[in-house]
Amino acid sequence: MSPAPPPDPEVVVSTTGLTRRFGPKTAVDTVDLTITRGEIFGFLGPNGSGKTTMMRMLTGLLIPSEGRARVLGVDLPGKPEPLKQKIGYMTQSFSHYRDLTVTENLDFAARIYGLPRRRRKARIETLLQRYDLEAQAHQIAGSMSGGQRQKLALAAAVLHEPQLLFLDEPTSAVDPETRRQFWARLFDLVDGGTTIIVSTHFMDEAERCHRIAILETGIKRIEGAPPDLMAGLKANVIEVTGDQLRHAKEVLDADAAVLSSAQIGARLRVLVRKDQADPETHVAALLHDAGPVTCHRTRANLEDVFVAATGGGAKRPAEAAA
Ligand SMILES: Nc1ncnc2c1ncn2[C@@H]1O[C@H](COP(=O)(O)OP(=O)(O)OP(=O)(O)O)[C@@H](O)[C@H]1O
Repeated sequence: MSPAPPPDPEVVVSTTGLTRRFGPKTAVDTVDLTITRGEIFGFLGPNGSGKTTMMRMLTGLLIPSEGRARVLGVDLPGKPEPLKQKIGYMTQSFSHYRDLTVTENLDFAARIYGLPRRRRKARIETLLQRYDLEAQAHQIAGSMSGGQRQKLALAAAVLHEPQLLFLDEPTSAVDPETRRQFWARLFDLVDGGTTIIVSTHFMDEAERCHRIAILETGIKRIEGAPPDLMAGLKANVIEVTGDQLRHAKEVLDADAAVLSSAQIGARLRVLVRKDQADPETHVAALLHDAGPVTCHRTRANLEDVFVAATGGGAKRPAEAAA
């Protein structure tokens, strides 16, 4: 028998049939994944789709019900202790002490990671500077803005310079500008060699990831680089404007060639089967009695991929996804 091939050092995370049940509920369902060094990998999915459960299994905090994972060379289920020094985890909840100052919080986290005194001091100074927290160094964490607390949480998660960073819905509580700045910091970390796994339900956040997996009810519906997923959508996207969009939606949803329709502001975004010749004319013909309408074809976005891959408004989930 030939020996097993050596593990690929570029593979940071691999999972096979990873599953977690809570009683009768399957939170993560037979997920296979490979994540390589230097990637920002996103789990995109609605509430309850299994993103947090997936992350908790990959950090070694939660034991899988079935299947296995290998994270930075550590086999799970198994002894996850060696992972502690190699990973950082920024959870959804505010994970530091509100009545300690910023510096005290960082010092506390650094002690938990066992950083020696000198390195502790140096890292805290570096991170206060890097994350623009110098002015807040002696401020009580509970009195800071959401954006500042988010920076503190990120600083605490990277104190020990982890190779792999988990971020669970990191920007849910901040404004778009703060989110943009946060992502610039993530790309700095990636440039420094960190691999990042992030969960989100924001499309714009998912689009910044190198690759994503869309989860629904714990099942991985689709996986790939956002531009490839958009280019590979097996549907044409038609935007419809008009006065009677609710009626138009009812008519369109009843048609076999229409995979889904969703009202976005004053427009309907309609996914039409790719094998339907001339989809604009087809949609316009369906809407002949829905008042004056305009129909034009537009490029697919990640939300279209999401809708096609999940039950998010689609009549036949996954049929149109790449
Ligand atoms: N400890 C638990 N006990 C029982 N059920 C759980 C537990 N943790 C998660 N679940 C269930 O598993 C499913 C997946 O939850 P999970 O938190 O992983 O989803 P999520 O995608 O992270 O959702 P959210 O965006 O709301 O955080 C949900 O139905 C949830 O209720």
